[in-house]
Amino acid sequence: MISLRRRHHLLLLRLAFGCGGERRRFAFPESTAAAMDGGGMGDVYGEDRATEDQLITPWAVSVASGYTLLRDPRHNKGTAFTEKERDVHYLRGLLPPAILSQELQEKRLMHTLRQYQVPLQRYMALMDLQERNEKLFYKLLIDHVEELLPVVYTPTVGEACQKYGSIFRRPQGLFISLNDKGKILEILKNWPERNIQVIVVTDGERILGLGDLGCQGMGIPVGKLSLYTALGGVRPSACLPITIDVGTNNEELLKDEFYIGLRQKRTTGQEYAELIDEFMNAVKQNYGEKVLVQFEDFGNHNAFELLAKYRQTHLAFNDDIQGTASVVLAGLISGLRAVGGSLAEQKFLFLGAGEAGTGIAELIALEMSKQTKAPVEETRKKIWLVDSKGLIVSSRLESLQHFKKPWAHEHEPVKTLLDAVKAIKPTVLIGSSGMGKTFTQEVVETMASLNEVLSLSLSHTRAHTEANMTFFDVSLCIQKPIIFALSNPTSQSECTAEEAYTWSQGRAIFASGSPFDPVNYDGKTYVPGQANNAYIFPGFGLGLIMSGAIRVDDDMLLAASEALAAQATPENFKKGMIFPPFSNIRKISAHIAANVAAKAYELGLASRLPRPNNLVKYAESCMYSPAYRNYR
Ligand SMILES: O=C([O-])CC(=O)C(=O)O
Ligand SMILES: [Mg+2]
Repeated sequence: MISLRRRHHLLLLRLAFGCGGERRRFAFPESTAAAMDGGGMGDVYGEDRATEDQLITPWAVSVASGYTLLRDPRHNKGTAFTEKERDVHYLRGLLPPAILSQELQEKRLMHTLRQYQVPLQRYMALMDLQERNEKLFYKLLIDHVEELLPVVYTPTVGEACQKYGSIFRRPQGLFISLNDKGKILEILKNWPERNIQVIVVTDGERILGLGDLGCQGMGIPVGKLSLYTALGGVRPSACLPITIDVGTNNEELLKDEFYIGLRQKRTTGQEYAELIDEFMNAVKQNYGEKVLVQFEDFGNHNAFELLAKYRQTHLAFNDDIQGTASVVLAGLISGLRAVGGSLAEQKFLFLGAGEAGTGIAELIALEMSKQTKAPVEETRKKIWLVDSKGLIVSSRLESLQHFKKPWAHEHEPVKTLLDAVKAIKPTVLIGSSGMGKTFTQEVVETMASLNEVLSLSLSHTRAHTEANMTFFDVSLCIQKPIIFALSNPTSQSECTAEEAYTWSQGRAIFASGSPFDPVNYDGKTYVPGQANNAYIFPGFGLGLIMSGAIRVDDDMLLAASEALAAQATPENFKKGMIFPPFSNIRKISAHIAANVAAKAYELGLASRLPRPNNLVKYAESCMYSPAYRNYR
């Protein structure tokens, strides 16, 4: 990590923690350190895991001093260095005299951020902070998650990717391009950190609902990984963002003089497959079996193929297929808890049959099958999908891409979404097509009028007979249309929260992929949920890491959905919220992580033994704290 030329600048700094106790110095060679079970998530020196009220002693770490220390984002505290630290570490004169607490620095930065009217300016200011003072960046993000999520994540990160070429300052993450064929392992070795636990990788072909942004998709892995740390507590040094540049078919970018990627059309077929294969092998060779590889924003075709292939050999997870599915299922479970009825009693219609659409559909079918014991081939029949050519029906089977085929049910052809809504009469409408404004007033009004009856249903599946009399389960529910507009960023949302509530006269249970402000309708305030995979992947990844999982199983996705749904309270429901607020996300993530880890142990896929007794507590104890350390 530190070049030989700079060695003479280095001092061994001891980081001491506020609780006193014995302090000794330990310096383990890297190999010994990696082999030790340091608890938590391999944070052997307690470097990132420590909190002020935890006695982490003794330990030591090599850090540059003086001017170089101020430019090391992992250790820099800026004006928060104490008098003593300034003396001991050659910082005198390099800082203005005032000494600020981390809280005061945080207050000042939030004040500055709020002065910027343009979201992209806030994004750039936050990225600068991340490059300057990592702990302060994460403190801001953790303490102001609801305010800052839309800046470092959807929608602003989408705009940042579109303009990445012009706002580019310092590279973040690793760029691997077609030109690097045969050298990917070497490139991984250029990254300064060895102990990587999560990689988020994109090839930039389908960035949110914005399409092919080529190499500029890097904003997405960077943003997702900052959420891994802030929301899931995975330490920043264990996170690695990667963009694989195989060209772009975005003509505008190819013509843009500031474009930062390869200036060529996307490669496909064997050349593409070989590059990805070299990458996946190099990852395993360099970081071992337990590194999590999260695929993000690949084009549909590649996304399904890569997941099917690499989930067999790697700890691989596709956030758009699996993470989105898990969060939506959680929203449905808690939404149905709020309005009554079971999953199997619903009829689903999707606009969009890509990664998110078919991924969600499959997970719902799986959960219905578990609940009712009906085979998944049967439960799939309750789910209908519309793509750009209309309703997916059996007469289209021949020409359908393989991931759409399970959804081709018997029905006459239907061309438009509105006609599909009228024909299928769904209780749940889910948009995942990446196309904005497609849930028109007529579509939402039709959903509302189809779902206004008081429904009474007798369940034969749960009937039982006693004393010659048959008892049926009776469920009574006031139907409310469930409408999820999942496409990101906000510009691609199928409808706005205001439209959903207004056009359904306040009856819709609504959630969206990108955030919307609360809506006032007819004297009542409705708080829309954000059905975004950000609820799931940080806790899901933490659960995999802390159990040392070696593969991802679909049952872990169900476990994550159940944990998230269980965190929504009746108070949330009263406001129309089917998800718990993001302000509780660390607690939510700990519960998700615990459920996922429990499933990994149950399935025999966990390698970190023995299993901790209290997995929620263990997850919490593994989480990164952004509090400053004291240097002695
Ligand atoms: O990034 C997000 O906000 C959700 C997501 O994965 C996508 O839209 O591709
Ligand atoms: Mg995505």
